[in-house]
Amino acid sequence: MSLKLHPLIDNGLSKGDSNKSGGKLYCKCSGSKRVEVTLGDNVAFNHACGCSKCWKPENALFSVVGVVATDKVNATANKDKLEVVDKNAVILRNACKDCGVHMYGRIEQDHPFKGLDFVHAELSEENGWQEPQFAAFVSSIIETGVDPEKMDEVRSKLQGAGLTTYDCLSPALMDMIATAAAKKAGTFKAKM
Ligand SMILES: N[C@@H](CCC(=O)N[C@@H](CSCO)C(=O)NCC(=O)O)C(=O)O
Ligand SMILES: [Zn+2]
Ligand SMILES: [Zn+2]
Repeated sequence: MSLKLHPLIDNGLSKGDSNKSGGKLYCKCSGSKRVEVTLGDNVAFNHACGCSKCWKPENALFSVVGVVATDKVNATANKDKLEVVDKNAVILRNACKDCGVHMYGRIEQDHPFKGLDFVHAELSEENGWQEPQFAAFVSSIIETGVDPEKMDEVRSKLQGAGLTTYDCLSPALMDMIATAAAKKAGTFKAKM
């Protein structure tokens, strides 16, 4: 049986539309019971994530998740159905109580990514969202049960789809985290 990473990856990436400026996300409940979240922008840093915390569609080993500025993310219908899945996590993932889909993940504590919400553009009925740019937390899929011996196959499949693989976040995002830490420590650009 071939490995199912995520439908957007297994079926080949389709390029997003750089002019796309947002749209609506829906949970998996039916009709008028759907939680609706309106995004006022396209996602950025969209990526496959193998961590155990991000929402994944059925049978997928990876989540696909990107960020949108918090002030451009609004729950516009059935907001009362949202609850935070893990109040101790850095990213407070607001999920639909009924279907379990994560509608947005928000950071309330002091953190380099505060102000960015984590969202799954595949919950939209529209196209044009930024395609995944890289694969993060790849080794983490072992934590949710993948045989470590499958990792070569997983990484080559991701790379074959055009995604560079990382076992943490991408260099750009890791640099943002380290920059914030250096600024806090007073060591920012202290050497050159
Ligand atoms: N091995 C752990 C990793 C979990 C983790 O650190 N996930 C990242 C990426 S989520 C989207 O990119 C993270 O920043 N998490 C913060 C949080 O989830 O609050 C595992 O698999 O659980
Ligand atoms: Zn739902
Ligand atoms: Zn994740």
